[in-house]
Amino acid sequence: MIEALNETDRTEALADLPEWDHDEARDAITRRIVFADFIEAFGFMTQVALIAERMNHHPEWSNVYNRVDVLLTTHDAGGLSARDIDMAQAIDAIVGED
Ligand SMILES: C[C@H](O)[C@H](O)[C@H]1CNC2=NC(N)=NC(=O)C2=N1
Repeated sequence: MIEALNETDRTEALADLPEWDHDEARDAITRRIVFADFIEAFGFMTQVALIAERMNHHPEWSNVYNRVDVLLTTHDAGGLSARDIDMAQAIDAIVGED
């Protein structure tokens, strides 16, 4: 069973993820990513989907045209876990590649 991060570890992890906001109500992190167009946005989602399947860890997200809103939390842990931090770093790496 995966555990939620304690406050010290969460604070440390969030400091390394400046593009992400902490949603305290859900103990989740969120990021809005705006792409040039729908194809870029959907291409990003396709890459993340493959990683999510590999990690068995799935984002909550929505897409409107060129915008993707991502929320990461670990349902099994009831809050943020190391898996969310790994996923956020993977997402940042994909976005940073363009
Ligand atoms: C049964 C399966 O392993 C679990 O439901 C996985 C799938 N993907 C998941 N994704 C997320 N974000 N949180 C989870 O707790 C989670 N659990």
